[in-house]
Amino acid sequence: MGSSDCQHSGSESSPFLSDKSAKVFVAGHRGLVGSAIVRKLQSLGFANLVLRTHSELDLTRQADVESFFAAEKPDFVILAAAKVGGIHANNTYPADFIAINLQIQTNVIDSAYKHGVKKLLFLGSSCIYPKLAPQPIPEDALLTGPLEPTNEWYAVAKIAGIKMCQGYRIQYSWDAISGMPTNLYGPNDNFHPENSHVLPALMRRFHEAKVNGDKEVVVWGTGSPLREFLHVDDLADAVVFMMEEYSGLEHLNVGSGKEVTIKELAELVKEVVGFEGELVWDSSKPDGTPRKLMDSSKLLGMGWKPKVSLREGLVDTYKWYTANAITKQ
Ligand SMILES: NC(=O)C1=CN([C@@H]2O[C@H](COP(=O)(O)OP(=O)(O)OC[C@H]3O[C@@H](n4cnc5c(N)ncnc54)[C@H](OP(=O)(O)O)[C@@H]3O)[C@@H](O)[C@H]2O)C=CC1
Ligand SMILES: C[C@H]1O[C@H](OP(=O)(O)OP(=O)(O)OC[C@H]2O[C@@H](n3cnc4c(=O)[nH]c(N)nc43)[C@H](O)[C@@H]2O)[C@@H](O)[C@@H](O)C1=O
Repeated sequence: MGSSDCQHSGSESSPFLSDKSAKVFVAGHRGLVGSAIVRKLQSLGFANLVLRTHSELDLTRQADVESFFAAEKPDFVILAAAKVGGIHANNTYPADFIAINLQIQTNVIDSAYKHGVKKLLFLGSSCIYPKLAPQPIPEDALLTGPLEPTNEWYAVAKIAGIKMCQGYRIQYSWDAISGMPTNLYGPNDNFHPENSHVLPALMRRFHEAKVNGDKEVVVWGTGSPLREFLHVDDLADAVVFMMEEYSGLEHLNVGSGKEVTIKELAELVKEVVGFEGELVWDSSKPDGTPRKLMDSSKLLGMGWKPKVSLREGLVDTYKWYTANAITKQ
């Protein structure tokens, strides 16, 4: 189907919260972010969620994605499916991070437009910004300098996703928006020992050390990088807020506004888990970007605000981890 044959009204914006029977496709619904969005939508009374596991629908397969949209015709799409990982995974599998993410987002965004979806929200990441961006990082720092080398392939794919949403809005007046979350954590995170992000990696390592009676736990890098963490339930809240309130060309930052050093984070996770041994720093591992605190004042100015403190969020996540001791690859 050519873009001119699309089944789209061309209207600028459609209310989201007023029709709880609308069909909402949450792509990636079993992941950290997708599962939190599903919990949030269900709590609001959305009764017609369209969900597919990776094995039911591989979003890298263009023909399958087209057939899915043609058959299901969702009203709204929230794109939380992606190839995701921490600093080691990004650094080790650059081909996967650029190719899979470009394929998923290109297929989903283009098919959603062609099959009459009223509004789509694309999720990027704070790694889209230059390694040495001004802090806190405003949205207009995008494409003003070189990227952090450990995740530039992922970042380039995410920047392409923002630009694709902007291109479809400009050319077709289609309501595609982008949110850029900071580092996230919470239930259903990936706790893989090497491929995960720092917070779940440390939670698992401290937990296993406590259970095994180990005296030391290794933490990567120097401990000096600063990171901003947001509980995934706050992000899910922001996603629903943006679906309802925002229809603009520019992507929006979504952060907690609070940053900690990796050393402070490690001490806090250690305390929440109850590990009593020592930390050992492995400086052969990369630190990544020195600091990435986002300026989320645009979203805050519209009325959204985060609710979960890092300590509360860690306690909640550790409860979930111990009750659901699972590991994702
Ligand atoms: N986690 C974080 O700290 C941050 C995440 N984000 C963004 O949020 C979004 C979601 O991330 P997050 O929830 O953490 O990631 P997860 O890895 O937890 O979840 C990703 C989901 O996407 C699915 N998926 C991956 N590949 C495919 C595919 N080819 N076809 C169908 N489904 C697929 C996965 O299924 P399966 O596991 O079966 O492959 C999984 O359910 C991403 O866009 C990410 O960039 C942004 C900033 C920070
Ligand atoms: C969300 C974001 O996530 C990634 O960027 P990152 O913020 O650098 O992610 P990270 O959580 O993996 O590391 C944060 C810091 O923590 C240190 N660190 C210590 N000990 C462990 C550890 O055990 N595991 C990990 N992963 N890091 C550790 C680590 O050395 C680094 O200094 C991007 O690739 C990109 O995908 C992206 O967008």
